[in-house]
Amino acid sequence: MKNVTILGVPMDLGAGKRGVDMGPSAIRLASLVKRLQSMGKIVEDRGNIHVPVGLNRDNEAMKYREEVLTACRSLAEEVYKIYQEDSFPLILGGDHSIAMGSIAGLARKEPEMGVIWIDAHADFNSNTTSPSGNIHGMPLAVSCGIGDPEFVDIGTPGRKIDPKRVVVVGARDIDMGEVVLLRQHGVKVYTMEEVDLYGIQHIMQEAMQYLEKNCSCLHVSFDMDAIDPSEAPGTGTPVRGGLTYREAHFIMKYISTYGNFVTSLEVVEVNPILDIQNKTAELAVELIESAFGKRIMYYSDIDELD
Ligand SMILES: NC(=[NH2+])NCCC[C@H](N)C(=O)O
Ligand SMILES: [Mn+2]
Ligand SMILES: [Mn+2]
Repeated sequence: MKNVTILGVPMDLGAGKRGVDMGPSAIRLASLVKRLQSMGKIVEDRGNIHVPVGLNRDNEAMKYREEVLTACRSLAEEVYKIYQEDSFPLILGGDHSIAMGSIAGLARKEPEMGVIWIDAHADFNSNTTSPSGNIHGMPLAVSCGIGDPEFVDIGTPGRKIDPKRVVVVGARDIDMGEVVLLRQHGVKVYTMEEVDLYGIQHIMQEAMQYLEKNCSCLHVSFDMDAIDPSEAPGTGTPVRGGLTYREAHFIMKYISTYGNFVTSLEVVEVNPILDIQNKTAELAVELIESAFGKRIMYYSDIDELD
């Protein structure tokens, strides 16, 4: 698809550390629009979703519950609109709780869609298993229908994705309660141990084959903390032993070979306060380029557009 619509979600209320609300600005500053245009894409930047100021942290099991709920509801609405216009939604976070909104918007049109969740974490806590009460540890579970019913019902009533249509890649920090839930619901998880054992190419082949067989289309949810903190220092919950720079690019390039099967992308957890000279935001833009099929031996000025 040639048309891309960008939507920023300046929210940090789902995270334990402040500052990831500035992620969309940092990613834009790294010339996102210009770089996608020079790949031959028709890009519209629709600005940011309104996110309420966090005033209510009383709910210890789900911090800033009302604010996050409100923001995700408006995100679901906006993403659905972009999808209706037949454009490719590119969503910029923000903490990962925004995925509940994106997925709710997408699933309204594509109930049989799949999700590839590239992350150091599984974000599969419910409000009762979460050790932190930070909602960014819950969005994948919520999207699979697990947790606070008001969150499960964002956009449309009920669960948005079948957990059997979900693949997690890059995980290395999963809470005990999450392990129980992930197993119960049959989510496919490729941890970093599997990346060590089989290599990223094998894992991506297997993952994408599985998703293509079982899903109508694919949403890519990329948490920047999937990458090793030495390459992506600007994230709030860094975990050592992550994807290398090349592995992260490989994942995105491999996904891009699936063409129109891939219908949306979000990149989350870029925290400029913790970053070093916008390095993580710049990497985010590079990875977005790879996801849209950027090739080393290709320039839109000299080559035909496909
Ligand atoms: N999107 C993220 N960075 N999530 C981190 C979650 C960390 C931990 N599992 C929790 O529930 O709090
Ligand atoms: Mn995450
Ligand atoms: Mn994470």
